[in-house]
Amino acid sequence: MSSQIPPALSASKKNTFAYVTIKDRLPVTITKAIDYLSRFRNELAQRYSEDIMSDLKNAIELLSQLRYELTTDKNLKEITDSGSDSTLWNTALEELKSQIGPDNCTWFKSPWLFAECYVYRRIREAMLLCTTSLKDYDPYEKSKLESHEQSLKSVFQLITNLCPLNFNEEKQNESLMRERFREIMEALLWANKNDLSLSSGNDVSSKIHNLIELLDSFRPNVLCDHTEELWQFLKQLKSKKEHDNVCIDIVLDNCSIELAADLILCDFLLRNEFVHKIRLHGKAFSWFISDVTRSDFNFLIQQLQSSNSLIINNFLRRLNKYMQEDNRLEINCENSFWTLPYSFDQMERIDPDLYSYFKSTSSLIFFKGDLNYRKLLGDLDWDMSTPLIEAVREFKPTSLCAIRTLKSDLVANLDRENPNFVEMIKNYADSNKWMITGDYGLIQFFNL
Ligand SMILES: O=P(O)(O)OC[C@H]1O[C@](O)(CO)[C@@H](O)[C@@H]1O
Ligand SMILES: [Mn+2]
Repeated sequence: MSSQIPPALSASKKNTFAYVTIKDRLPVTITKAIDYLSRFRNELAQRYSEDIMSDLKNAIELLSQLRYELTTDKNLKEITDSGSDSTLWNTALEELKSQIGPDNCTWFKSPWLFAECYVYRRIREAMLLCTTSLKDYDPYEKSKLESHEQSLKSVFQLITNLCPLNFNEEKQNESLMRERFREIMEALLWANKNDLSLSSGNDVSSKIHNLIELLDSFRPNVLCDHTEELWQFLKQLKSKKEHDNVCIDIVLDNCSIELAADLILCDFLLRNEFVHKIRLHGKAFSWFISDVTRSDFNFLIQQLQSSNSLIINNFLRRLNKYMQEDNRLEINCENSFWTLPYSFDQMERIDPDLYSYFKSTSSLIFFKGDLNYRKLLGDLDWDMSTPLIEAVREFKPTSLCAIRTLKSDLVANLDRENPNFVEMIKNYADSNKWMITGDYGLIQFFNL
């Protein structure tokens, strides 16, 4: 392994996406929250009670103050609420101060990963400091609901296309099953284009409308594709004698269509007995606007219940059976590690139980989306040909698969000779725009 660890990305360098994010994108994200809280205050007062009005006023003030601190590059401040993770956050902040010096712990000088995660924790703080039931309110609820509703058609379409009514044919024909797996992986990848944080809460589901029809045209945009290696690995898991112990994990990213694609993968792997059990990991609170929380999970299930299509009803019945009767599928949204600013090489130090749980019980972890990818790579400025296994450094609890569309300018394991890569560079000349548009993607896997 090379001993050269690259520097962390940070907004201190102009002309970087980190800079654009802190300077332009995050203030808009905060403004959206302010806007939603003030626009829907009457509706909220009806839902909760009139008492929330002073809470709303405070929350809006705190968010305006947050925006001011960010735009004027103030120091990152301690978290002051009594949330169960506030001590963890404040310890992380103390550590950062001792690493880079207290004067450098500002919005623009801190590592980008830290500053961007911190903004979502401060938005959470503005709500947690409320004295009424508004405490648990997600200020992006409205934008999420809109996006859920707008992508409902695509969700139904996805399930209908990827879960046929009769599985016998697929069961008896390995090449058919493999084709289905490939298609599910592609859908999983491109569903990650749909993320509300990139658009600061404006819905972008139209971008991936008719996802299934887009798969062919997106194929040249896969810059690294380990689907075949992953397939071989899953076949090995399937043939294990002690199959009842084979458990895998999915660290989820976004709700709605991306979550629907995740559940399609779960159904495929469980019904075809590739693995015995799958554990899903969601977020404890509203995170990067569109990440899956327990209420998003429940909302999707409710939406599926509204369908009268036989395929969707059967899909839902299978999911319910895995979750409620067979104990083969579960979702955990309580672990605070996923909403801390740490990259995954720090997991063993910060949350040794979580690390050893993966190490001793998981055969494979899927990491979904751009932020998880950044956390895998430590948000460091790697040369793009660095092997993934090297870029994850100490984080090697078990085999890993990262699936992500590129929305930030860091990437590992790219082969500059890959024809898709060559073509992409030709299209973009030498601009690095391709790294942040979500138009390119990767499916990377390594087997430990
Ligand atoms: O939902 P994802 O795929 O993790 O992307 C989340 C966001 O994280 C980023 O990497 C950084 O903001 C973005 O580019 C994107 O908005
Ligand atoms: Mn996300």
